[in-house]
Amino acid sequence: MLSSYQPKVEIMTNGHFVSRCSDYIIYSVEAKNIDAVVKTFGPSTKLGAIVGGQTSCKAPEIAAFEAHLPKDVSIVSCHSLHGPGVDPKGQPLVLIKHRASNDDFEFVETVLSCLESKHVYLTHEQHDRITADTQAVTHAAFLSMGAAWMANAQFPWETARYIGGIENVKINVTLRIYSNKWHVYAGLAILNPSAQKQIKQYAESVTELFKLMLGGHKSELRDRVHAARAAVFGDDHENGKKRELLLRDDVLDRYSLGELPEKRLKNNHLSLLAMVDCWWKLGIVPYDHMICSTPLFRMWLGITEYLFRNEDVLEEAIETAIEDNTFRGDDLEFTFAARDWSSRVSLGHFDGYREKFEEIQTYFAPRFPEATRVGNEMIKTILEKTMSSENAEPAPEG
Ligand SMILES: NC(=O)C1=CN([C@@H]2O[C@H](COP(=O)(O)OP(=O)(O)OC[C@H]3O[C@@H](n4cnc5c(N)ncnc54)[C@H](OP(=O)(O)O)[C@@H]3O)[C@@H](O)[C@H]2O)C=CC1
Ligand SMILES: O=C(O)C(=O)Cc1ccc(O)cc1
Repeated sequence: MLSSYQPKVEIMTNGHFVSRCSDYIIYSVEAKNIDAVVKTFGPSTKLGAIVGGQTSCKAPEIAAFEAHLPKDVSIVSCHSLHGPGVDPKGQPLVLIKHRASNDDFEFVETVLSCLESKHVYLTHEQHDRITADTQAVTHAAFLSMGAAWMANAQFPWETARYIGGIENVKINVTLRIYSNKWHVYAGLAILNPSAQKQIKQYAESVTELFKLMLGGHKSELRDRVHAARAAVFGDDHENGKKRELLLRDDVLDRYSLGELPEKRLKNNHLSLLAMVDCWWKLGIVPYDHMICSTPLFRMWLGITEYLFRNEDVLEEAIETAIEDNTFRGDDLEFTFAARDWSSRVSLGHFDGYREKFEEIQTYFAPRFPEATRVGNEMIKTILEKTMSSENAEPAPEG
């Protein structure tokens, strides 16, 4: 039966008309355009209104608000830490009380409470530091996987090498990112200065580990991987109990875009070894950021954890890295891709980022509808599982 409820939506001529009659305005535009958009419409803001933004990197957004909004306007910004197709219920929603009375802040919290997200209170500086660790470097790894698969003219779900378990997460998340808009990823990587540093370190970790593999330096590789493991996963206890793994193989196997092979092929998981190496080199403990984690970050952490917290699985990856040269071609392209993404981000040119992103997007596009469906199911199941264990044992915040 059709509901009799009709939302009152009035399309206005432009942002000036919206600004002058609204009590609360959220700018949800491309991060690279935020200054120009706020400069145009900000001066028309209604006296005493509240203004916020939903961009993924807060430094340029807050700078634009400070530069262009009238002084009597409050600034309360937000950031939903998930993409489209994810139920906002229980997901982190960052709230930034930048320039506002308690009453105005409470008003924003009340309006956004309909999302049923978990409110996380941060300054804009804290937000940008944490999201550089959680989002930007995670995206860099998946973007590089997609670039390498395309460079090798592969559709990974068509080769038995890349099917099942961890590989399903790699494929589904990579396709999910490439099916989104390029400016979302470009904005949060290029405009966040901490992000450039993380992405650069990731590319360096990939290169250095790949060189150890090529040189056959097994004990050096093992020592380095184990040192990184000790730094990142050394303390596997939380609230006095051994931390449960975020992901399980049987859950992961369900979400495949291809046929599961009888026997799983080994992989050296260069992308994951490099991630933990990168966290170690930067002194990052990813669990510290769970409070501000996106679903993709939790899945990325889940598969790195799956590899690193199982002695046999990790040893198999190290052995494969040295003894099995059938991955060399893929790893070479992955190394090039990680370095190329890093240099495009460091150069800070949006066009250079867009060109590469959209070329790879076009290559994978025919599979987006199916990948989105499978990816949404996978995320839903994994989130239900990780959130129910989070709720059972709430981690202390702060
Ligand atoms: N997608 C995601 O997963 C998430 C995105 N974000 C952030 O949210 C913001 C929006 O992202 P998203 O919705 O995905 O991107 P979209 O590209 O879908 O939305 C951006 C919108 O801004 C509009 N816009 C740009 N300039 C103007 C202007 N001068 N006047 C009026 N409208 C304008 C665009 O209109 P037009 O199409 O007509 O150009 C477009 O509709 C970004 O900053 C992103 O980083 C945050 C969390 C998650
Ligand atoms: O989960 C992710 O990392 C995504 O890719 C979706 C996303 C993109 C941009 C954001 O600001 C928040 C979430």
